Amino acid sequence: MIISGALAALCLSVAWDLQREARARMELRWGVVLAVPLLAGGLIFGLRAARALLSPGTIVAEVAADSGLNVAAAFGYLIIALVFQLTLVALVVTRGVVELRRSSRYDALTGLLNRRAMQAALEEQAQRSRRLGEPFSVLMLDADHFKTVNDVQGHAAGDRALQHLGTVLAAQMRDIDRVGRWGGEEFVVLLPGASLAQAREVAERLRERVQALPLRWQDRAVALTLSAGASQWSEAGDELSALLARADAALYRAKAAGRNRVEAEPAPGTPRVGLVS
Ligand SMILES: Nc1nc2c(ncn2[C@@H]2O[C@H](COP(=O)(O)OP(=O)(O)OP(=O)(O)O)[C@@H](O)[C@H]2O)c(=O)[nH]1
Repeated sequence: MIISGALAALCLSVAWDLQREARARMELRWGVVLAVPLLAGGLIFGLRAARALLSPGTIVAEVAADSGLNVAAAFGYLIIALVFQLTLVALVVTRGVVELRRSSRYDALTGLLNRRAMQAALEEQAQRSRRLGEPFSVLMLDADHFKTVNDVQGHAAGDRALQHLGTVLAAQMRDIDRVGRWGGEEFVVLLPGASLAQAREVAERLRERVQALPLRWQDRAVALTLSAGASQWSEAGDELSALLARADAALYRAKAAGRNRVEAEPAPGTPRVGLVS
């Protein structure tokens, strides 16, 4: 009776935990179905324990009559139920790992690459460019007067505006381009193969799209604009930090010149001709 009771309690508590886990982590509303074998096992052992308590003589007689079969059937059933449940545990763990990988790479609010993933993409591109001489450019983009959006429309509208900006930017990218949220209301774009003039054109297109597509928020149109700075990787021993600093300096100039505009910062020793608007 004690063994059956303990097994019943074990089966039922594990079944309860697993179905709760399956529903919460895997969003399976029918998660309870996956726990059925253990639930059934718990009930069977529970009934055996109850019968042993109420009528010990019957159980003793049953076990004595057919003990080998009894024990084999119980163990067989237990093993099938355990295999089933271990499969479920593996599914739950796999799901957790996938979620973890995703959240370590993507920004939770916008769904764009996060800063760490963007930094890795930039480093990878820099290595390729050092090896193969492949040109590339970066853009630093920053929403204008974003504090006012938060202050006037509320923080929820600000969040929604960042998602909106992320969607607009991502929609303009080629397959090989990468766009990430650098932090706050700032975004970075990696443009493999692009010259500074081409990067400037892309930034101008992004700026126009953002201006043309205001955020719809509670039946109102909230105007959004962004400023952009562009810089190009220089073959003459450039560093990623220097490349980003140039894009940042160009962005700073765009802000200082009135916002909603694009500026480009050539590498040292490169002419500015045709780049400054
Ligand atoms: N809603 C929301 N606001 C954010 C988030 N991250 C940063 N911000 C806000 O973005 C605003 C940035 O303000 P500032 O740095 O003063 O820049 P700005 O108002 O855009 O002005 P300029 O950049 O000079 O045009 C701050 O109010 C931050 O709180 C976020 O995830 N959600």
